[in-house]
Amino acid sequence: MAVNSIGVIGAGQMGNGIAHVMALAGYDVVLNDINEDALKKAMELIQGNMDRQVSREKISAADRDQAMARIVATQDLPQVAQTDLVIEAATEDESIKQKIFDGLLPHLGAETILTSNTSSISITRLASRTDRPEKFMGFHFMNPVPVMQLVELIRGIATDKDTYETCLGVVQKLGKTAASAEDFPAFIVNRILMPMINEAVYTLYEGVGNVNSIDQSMKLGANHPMGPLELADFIGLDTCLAIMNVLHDGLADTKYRPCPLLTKYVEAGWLGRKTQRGFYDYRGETPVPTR
Ligand SMILES: CC(=O)CC(=O)SCCNC(=O)CCNC(=O)[C@H](O)C(C)(C)COP(=O)(O)OP(=O)(O)OC[C@H]1O[C@@H](n2cnc3c(N)ncnc32)[C@H](O)[C@@H]1OP(=O)(O)O
Ligand SMILES: NC(=O)C1=CN([C@@H]2O[C@H](COP(=O)(O)OP(=O)(O)OC[C@H]3O[C@@H](n4cnc5c(N)ncnc54)[C@H](OP(=O)(O)O)[C@@H]3O)[C@@H](O)[C@H]2O)C=CC1
Repeated sequence: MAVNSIGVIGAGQMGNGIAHVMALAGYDVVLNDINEDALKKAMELIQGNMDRQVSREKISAADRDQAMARIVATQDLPQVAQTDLVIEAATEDESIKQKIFDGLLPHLGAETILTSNTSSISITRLASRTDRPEKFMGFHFMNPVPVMQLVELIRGIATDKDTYETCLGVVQKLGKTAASAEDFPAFIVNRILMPMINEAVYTLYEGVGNVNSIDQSMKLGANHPMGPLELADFIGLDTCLAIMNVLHDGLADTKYRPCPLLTKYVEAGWLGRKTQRGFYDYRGETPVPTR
């Protein structure tokens, strides 16, 4: 199926990155959020990230201007439904995603492919509650989207070949690499990455190390570009906790139990960079560890 336009629901850190790369690749983009401020902030971030790409000579000023002109930001969900491929990238909460699909379905074009950028939630279950399980799949970008090469493609039990191949074609047009994952909790990347982050939080909780020593150990000792606690703040601690809960519930194995300290940070509203406080406090000039 030919894809010319992309709908993105949720204008948080993933939604703005997805809109950015799609518009640069030549797709018309409709970016939606319930929150007007989130939409405004997303457009400013996309502009700023593209400006940086221009100043580093990765793209031309004309590429940037044409791409920006391809993005429409709207709070109107039915407008998204008119696109060829919808990528839902709202908060990692199944009931929120469910409500979005319920609101979208009555307006959705007959041929539109519906996907979710979920980090962990069952694609088969999300698909089963729509009118098009065969045209539904997981389209999982990595953060930051403009930088990371991988996209995980996850087929639900009913996803058809044409849907998979259409999504694969979009990944290729973006110049990114697709990895196919089976539909089991948290797929491939987060099945491996999130228990490591959760173990880093346990290491902190048990006093084996502090925030600095844990992050430094993994950066200098294992050559990770970011320490696990810095990465957790970057991803969002609410998202990390939600993924651990999906692993714990879905695989029914106590080895995936979320660390109580991770839960405590989320309960405090210290969600990482997006709220300016998590394992580090970002309110000053440089990040300061909170433990
Ligand atoms: C939770 C899930 O469901 C799945 C996930 O996404 S898990 C998270 C996966 N992501 C990671 O693991 C990220 C790990 N961290 C990294 O790879 C690196 O620290 C990083 C790429 C984020 C930053 O790299 P760095 O070398 O420290 O910083 P920096 O030199 O400033 O940036 C490198 C490039 O990325 C760009 N960049 C960095 N952050 C960016 C952002 N948020 N948006 C757009 N571009 C960004 C910079 O502009 C720079 O571009 P150039 O090469 O053109 O100069
Ligand atoms: N963070 C990461 O590193 C990665 C995240 N993901 C996945 O991407 C998705 C989005 O994550 P992320 O961007 O980090 O989350 P954010 O919290 O940054 O953004 C989520 C956005 O969705 C908005 N939203 C909430 N409800 C609705 C709704 N009903 N309609 C439209 N928008 C809504 C939120 O608005 P408000 O703020 O008002 O609630 C917010 O702007 C999640 O499924 C996550 O698991 C995938 C890969 C990596």
